[in-house]
Amino acid sequence: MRKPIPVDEAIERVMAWCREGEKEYISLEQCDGRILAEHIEATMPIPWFDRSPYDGYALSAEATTEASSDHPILLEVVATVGAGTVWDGLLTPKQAVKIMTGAAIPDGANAVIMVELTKEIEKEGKRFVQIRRKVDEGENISRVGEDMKQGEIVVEKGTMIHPGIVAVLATFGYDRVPVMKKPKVAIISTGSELLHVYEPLEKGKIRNSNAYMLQAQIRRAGGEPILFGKVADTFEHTLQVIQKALREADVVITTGGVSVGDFDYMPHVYEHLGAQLLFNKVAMRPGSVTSAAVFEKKMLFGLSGNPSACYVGFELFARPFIKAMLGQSKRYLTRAQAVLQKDFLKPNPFTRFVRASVSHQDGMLHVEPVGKDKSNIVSSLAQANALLVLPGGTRGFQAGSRVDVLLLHDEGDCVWS
Ligand SMILES: Nc1nc2c(c(=O)[nH]1)N[C@H]1C(S)=C(S)[C@@H](COP(=O)(O)OP(=O)(O)OC[C@H]3O[C@@H](n4cnc5c(N)ncnc54)[C@H](O)[C@@H]3O)O[C@H]1N2
Ligand code: MOO
Repeated sequence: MRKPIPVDEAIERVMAWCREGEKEYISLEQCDGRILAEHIEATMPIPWFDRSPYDGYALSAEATTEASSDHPILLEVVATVGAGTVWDGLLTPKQAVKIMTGAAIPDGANAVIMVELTKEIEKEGKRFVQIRRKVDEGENISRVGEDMKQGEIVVEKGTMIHPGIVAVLATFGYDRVPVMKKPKVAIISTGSELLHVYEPLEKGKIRNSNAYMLQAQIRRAGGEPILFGKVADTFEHTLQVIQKALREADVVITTGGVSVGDFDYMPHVYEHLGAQLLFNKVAMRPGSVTSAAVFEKKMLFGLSGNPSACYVGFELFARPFIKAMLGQSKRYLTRAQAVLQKDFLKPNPFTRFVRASVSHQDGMLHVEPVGKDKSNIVSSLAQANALLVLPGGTRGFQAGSRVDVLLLHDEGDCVWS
């Protein structure tokens, strides 16, 4: 008899074996979506020279103390500088430099007045700018280090790179970016009933949907999926492919063959390998048969063949394991509270993860189960954007109850209004 263990304990047993992976350097242009392998520390202050945030005139603030609309002052415009060019002179209090946004503040200047507040005139072949108000020292200057101070940690290791981080990396001149290597995750589908997607259907056979579903789940978790195809239900073939996968991948995921049927060979494979079994039954539905074992420090996840059980098993156990190998601190699905919209009354000693749909309404999350809930169902996986968590030992919940949900596709979902 298999002894079911609680979900939390199963997660702990798996995570205890997790080791952070290696890093590699990739091009800045390819790094979006990858995980940073080092802290990004400001190697210099940004901006690294005082610059103008506006188009205007750089001047010495002291020269404007008496300026007013009744008594405008005139400063001689000795140069015009655009962003990228530097005026090498030393400005005197009677002078101004016309300056564009992004240009370096000339020596001797300590403020900038916006062009809209001034008027330029010509007198005796010389350019002058009319200033009609006092300008404060430091006004309109983007100071050295205003954006980032030297030595400051700007982005932490383990963060997923997004376009804003790409901008920071480019600012510090990272043409090669240190990222975590994607863990190689083997996918092996077991079952003599399985067909490739392109094969014609035959009676009694089904398409190998789990492999492609897992491929997508692994990619979303940050791993590199390797499809090892489908394996017929024979012990020798199953063992052979698993041994090959263990040589080539960091993590091995199998689907099917973990239950108690005559052709469920996974328990025998673990035994033959001498792998350390972490668990072979979890007190949850779907996915009660989910198994995990360790062979030569490599994790073998034995997920159920039933599509929904396979999906949930991956999200609960394999996803955080892959994310931890990547050094990510946020490893688990986001857990939130939502208001149940319909009664869901199902007494069960096991924790249930019900495929569900969450939506924002009046500033609150609402949740309702979607589609059919058996573990062999595929369609509700396509409709769900969350898993409603019904803790073991409860009899389900009535409409209006506050329940826990795990958000599935939250990375990309944004609620604008
Ligand atoms: N007598 C018992 N029978 C079963 C038990 C039990 O406790 N006692 N547990 C049931 C539960 S719960 C589940 S879940 C399944 C788990 O079975 P396996 O994980 O060993 O998976 P298989 O038997 O190989 O397949 C189950 C089901 O899924 C289909 N399948 C398999 N692979 C794929 C794939 N790659 N893509 C799509 N569909 C797949 C397969 O054809 C079966 O229909 O066992 C129950 N039985
Ligand atoms: O393990 Mo099964 O998925 O509980 O239904």
